[in-house]
Order: sequence, then C-alpha cells, then structure tokens
Amino acid sequence: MSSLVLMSDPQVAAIPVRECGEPLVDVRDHSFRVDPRKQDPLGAFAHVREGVLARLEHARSLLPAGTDLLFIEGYRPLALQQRYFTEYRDELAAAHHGWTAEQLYQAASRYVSPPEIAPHSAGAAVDVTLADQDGHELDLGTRVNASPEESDGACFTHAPNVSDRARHHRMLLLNAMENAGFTNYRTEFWHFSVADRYDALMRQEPHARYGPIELP
Ligand SMILES: C[C@@H](N)C(=O)N[C@H](C)C(=O)O
Repeated sequence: MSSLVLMSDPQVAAIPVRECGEPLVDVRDHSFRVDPRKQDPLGAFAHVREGVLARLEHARSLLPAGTDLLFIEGYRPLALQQRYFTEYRDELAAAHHGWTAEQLYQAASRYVSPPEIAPHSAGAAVDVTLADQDGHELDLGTRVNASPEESDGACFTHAPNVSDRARHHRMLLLNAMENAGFTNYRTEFWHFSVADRYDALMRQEPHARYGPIELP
C-alpha cells in the first residue's frame, strides 16, 4: 500500500491541468442507483465528466452479483467546495487553538479538498458506496461522509477499527473502482477520482485532464 498523500500536498497543486473539454453528464440518465442525500435544485450533484461515467459503468460491471454501486455525489460547484472547506477548517480551529494556519489547512484536507485543486469541482470525483440488489446500503463501517473526528479515523479506507464484514465490503468497492481506473483518497473509503490532479500525481502522469468546470 502506498503512503498517504494529502490533498494539501504541494505536489498535487503543482500538477498542471491540460483541460480536455469533456462535458458533464447526468448519471440519472444512465440507470444508476442515485441516493438523494446530496440532491440540489439544479441536480449538480448527479453530474460527472463523460469519462467518469464510463468508468463508473465499468466498475459496476466488476461487482459481484447482488451488489451494486450507490452514487452519492459527483460534481460540486466551487462555491460549495469553498464553503465545506472553510466550515471544516473553522471547526478544527475551534477544537485546536494552538494550531497554525498550515496545520489547519493540512488537517482540513484529510476530509475536504482545498478548493483550488478540488476534484469534485472538476467533475472528476465521485462519492460512492455499495447497495444490495434492492438498493439497501451495505455496511462499510461508517456512514459516507463521516469525518475523521466523528468516526475515530474509521473513515480511512484501510482503518483497522471496522468489522470484517465492513472491511470485506470496502475491498469489493475499492477493487472494482481501482480496476475501472479510479484512484481512491485513502482518508475516505467512498471518494474516488480520475484524471484530476490528485489522480495524475498518484499515477505519475505529467498533467491532469480535468480542471475546474461550470455546470452548463
Ligand atoms: C467532504 C467529502 N465528502 C469530500 O468530498 N471530500 C473530498 C476529499 C473532497 O472534498 O474532494
């Protein structure tokens, strides 16, 4: 297992973006199981780049019978990413009075990407989990979007403090998504991205193909 590189690592921001211009598409037009918890009036949450959709379809086909992907969130407007990041950083600041701005920036990036490199705002990232054939969410150890503090670190993909059953489900998800070409952010078992700066760095690619994009 490779060592953890945080989103705040300067190596991530240093990856250049050569925008490929692929459009955003709505996964709800492609028979995915879509959970409404991140639903927004414009349906932004259900959008991803075309190439991300193709990889999601591939990942889905790699899961064992009776198991399916449950799509939670894809595209996130930059203003929302900024809000999530600031709110979480402020929460950490309130709990850790002695931390420097740099410490807060790094710690916040375990759970929310700094807006300037955010994979969700590039349409390159998805938050997904597993469901059974009736659409019931499977146990992957914590709720999707549990923070490190809330879950005592159990949100980390390879956390030891989850049950064998949850670990098994995490590995099903991770293997299907990685074999379909996604990179997991190891601090969150549910977060995967492709062709953004983080994925490019992990794959030692010279540049990312997806940069910040607006919903049409
Ligand atoms: C906030 C959480 N759901 C999330 O999306 N985290 C990743 C790292 C992100 O903000 O890109």
